[in-house]
Amino acid sequence: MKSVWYKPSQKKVPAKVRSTARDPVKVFCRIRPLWNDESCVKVTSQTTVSLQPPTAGSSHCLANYKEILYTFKHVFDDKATQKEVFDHVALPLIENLIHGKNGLLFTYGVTGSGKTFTMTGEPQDGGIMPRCLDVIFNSISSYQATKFVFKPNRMNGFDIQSEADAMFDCQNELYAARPLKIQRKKESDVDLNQRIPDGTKIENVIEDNTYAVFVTYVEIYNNAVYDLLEEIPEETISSKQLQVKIVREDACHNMYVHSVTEVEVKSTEEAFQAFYKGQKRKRMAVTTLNSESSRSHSAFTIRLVQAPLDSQGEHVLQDTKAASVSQLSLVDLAGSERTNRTKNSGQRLREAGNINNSLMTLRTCLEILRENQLYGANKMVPYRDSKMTLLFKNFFDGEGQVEMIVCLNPSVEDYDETVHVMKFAEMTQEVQVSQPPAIKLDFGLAPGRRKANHIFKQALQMMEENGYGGSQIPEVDIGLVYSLGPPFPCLDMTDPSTDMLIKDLATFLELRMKRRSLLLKDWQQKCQHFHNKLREVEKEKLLAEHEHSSLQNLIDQERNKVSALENRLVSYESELMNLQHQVKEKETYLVSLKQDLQNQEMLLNKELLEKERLRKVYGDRIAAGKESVKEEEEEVEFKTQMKEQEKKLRKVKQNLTKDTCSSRHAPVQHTRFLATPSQPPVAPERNNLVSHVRGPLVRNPRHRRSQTVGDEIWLDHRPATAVELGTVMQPRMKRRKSVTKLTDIKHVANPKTTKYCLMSQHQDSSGELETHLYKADIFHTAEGGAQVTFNDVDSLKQQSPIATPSRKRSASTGELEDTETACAVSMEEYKRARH
Ligand SMILES: Nc1ncnc2c1ncn2[C@@H]1O[C@H](COP(=O)(O)OP(=O)(O)OP(=O)(O)O)[C@@H](O)[C@H]1O
Repeated sequence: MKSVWYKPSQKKVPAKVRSTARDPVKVFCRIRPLWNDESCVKVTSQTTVSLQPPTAGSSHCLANYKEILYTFKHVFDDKATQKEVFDHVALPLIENLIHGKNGLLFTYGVTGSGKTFTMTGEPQDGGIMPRCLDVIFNSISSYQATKFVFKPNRMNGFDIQSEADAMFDCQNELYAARPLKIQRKKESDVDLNQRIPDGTKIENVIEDNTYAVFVTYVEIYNNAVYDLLEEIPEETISSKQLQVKIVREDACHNMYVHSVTEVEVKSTEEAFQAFYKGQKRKRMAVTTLNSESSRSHSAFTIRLVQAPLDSQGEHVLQDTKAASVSQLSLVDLAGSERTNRTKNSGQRLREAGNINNSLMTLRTCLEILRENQLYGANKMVPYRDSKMTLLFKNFFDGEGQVEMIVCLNPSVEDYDETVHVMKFAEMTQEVQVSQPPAIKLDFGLAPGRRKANHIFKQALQMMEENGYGGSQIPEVDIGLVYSLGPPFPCLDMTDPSTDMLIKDLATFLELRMKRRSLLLKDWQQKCQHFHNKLREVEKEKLLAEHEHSSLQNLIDQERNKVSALENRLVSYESELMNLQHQVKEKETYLVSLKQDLQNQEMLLNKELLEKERLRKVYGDRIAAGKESVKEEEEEVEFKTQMKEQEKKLRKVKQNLTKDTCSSRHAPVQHTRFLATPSQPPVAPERNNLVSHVRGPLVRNPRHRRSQTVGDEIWLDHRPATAVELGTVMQPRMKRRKSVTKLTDIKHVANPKTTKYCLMSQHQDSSGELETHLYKADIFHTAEGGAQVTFNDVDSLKQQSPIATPSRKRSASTGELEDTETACAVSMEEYKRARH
């Protein structure tokens, strides 16, 4: 690897020579527009501007101030566009840069006067910096070197690498950059889509050179230098995390920021990415006079490395002497500010102090330089007093073109400070800067190498496409490759006595003839070489044809094999399709079977549930049956008792019959107790019909449901919500009066009404409907009142046909007879009789 150093200082120009080529610092003036304020600046021509003191009526009136006229290289009024400013100021610097010369451009002015606007501009209307990048890439884009061929060595120089090494570095960068992709996007989150690029292109670029562009971005804040492109973790993106850098002198006495990050960029967009990354870290703040005030000086430096191509016109010439580095520094100085106007305090005040100090140092340096130049003084220039002047020291010492744009805010409020700025600008114009001699990179290589190589490659490609047998071999313009050397020297005869010119011409011609014969020999050799090659190619062609025919046979054989295999494949495919069809059918059948199985399972579950329910119901019934059996046993016992009593009564009757037959002859009414469960014995006090007198068998009409009891009128009391029973097991009431509510006494007191029946319904514990019919006799009193005496209760229980299969149709009557209900009713009666 070879190193190339920042060129200009490498060849120190003797003071004598330097003094002959000097240029004054070019100072331009730009006036920013004023929106609603009184102006104190008037542009009088393209190069002059007059500063007018505020008028007597103005609040800013300053006594003893007169109108002053200032002359600059060019004055841009408030309507001047960014493009105009760029074309006038920066375009020549770009041309210089591409031709290996350095440049320094800085903006100077009061705070809020438009320095940043001029230097950076806005995305849709770029300032000087983006336009510089556009023009550089427009001009050199097709001559750029592979990335990493030139590599910064972190000591202000560059190493030259071979193409292979460069490619290796590229690969490494790609691997390393993958996780950083998202971060990169964030860094360049300024919308560049709305940007209108500058289309200017520098025409006379040396095509046989190869170029690489590098950028650095540093800021000088509180007299300390920070690298705005330093690689720091994303989360610590704030500029506070940046490390202070040292300004050093390299081996060739050039000042540079030690270990600054130098980014190789291949397009304007890549350069912007770097710029906006730095811009986000740059220290800006809101002040009284500017909502985005720069609190530091910033320098965006573009370095262009160029080196000639080798004799083949393919790769970079690996000769460090042939390479050159030129740089353009674009410096946006922080604005001078008076603390009584800005009302700054704390950190802002400290910043303002540092800004003013460094600007003052710049001013002092330029004044001393001017003094030294004008009066031959030899005062030491205090570059070291400020980091800013130290960093750009080389430029003032004569290493390149220096330009300054003085930005003016024409507001009368700024008048006082503008006067000082104008004085400084005027003085700066008088400073002369030595110009380094133009660098010549002539290494006797034939011009047009790149083009020739390009045409040669095209020709090769065409030959490959047409095949070696093709007759169309493009003609290569040999004249481009073969050159007889530099053009003829100047043949002007200034002095007739001098014979140097003829001697020089003779030497030149001799050299030219030598070169001609050399080239001719070379050409003949190449012709011979070409013929030999051609013969070899012919031989190769014959061999290739032979090989081709044998390969063709092989191909035919293979084709036959392939067609046989294809036939087999087709038969296998059809077989496979059949099998697939079968599999599908089976699958459908399986699905239907599964469905059936599911249905069966569901039915089974249902049946199990039903079974469980029935088990419960029958369990209940068995319990009820047991209960009824018990009751029947009691009933039997009761009947036995009754029979015994009857026997006893019969005996009593016989005795009585004997007695009465003998004593009385009047007819006797026979009565007897009913001993059936449906006719429980009724106490005499409860039933007036009962008599101690023996008479004919009396039946209790209350329990006859199938026929009319008599002519009595029933008061049928049923609630309105009563469920229709739908059974014959109800008292038959031939004549009745129905009520839903018993609120009126006259219903009961009606002398014709002799019977009362009250219906009540409710659900039993198993959820079945249970109906109670409470029956009573009504006894009317002499006063027109009534006494209701309950003497009977019928309980009707209904059950679902599923739950009670015992429901059966009576054969004799054809009516449905609810055995459960009958059983329940009889048991109720029995119970009542017992109690
Ligand atoms: N020529 C112009 N045309 C339109 N607007 C301008 C122009 N010059 C400056 N401005 C506007 O004026 C304001 C201040 O400009 P700018 O920030 O560039 O000032 P500055 O000199 O860099 O200030 P500071 O030194 O405080 O950083 C910005 O809003 C900018 O857009």
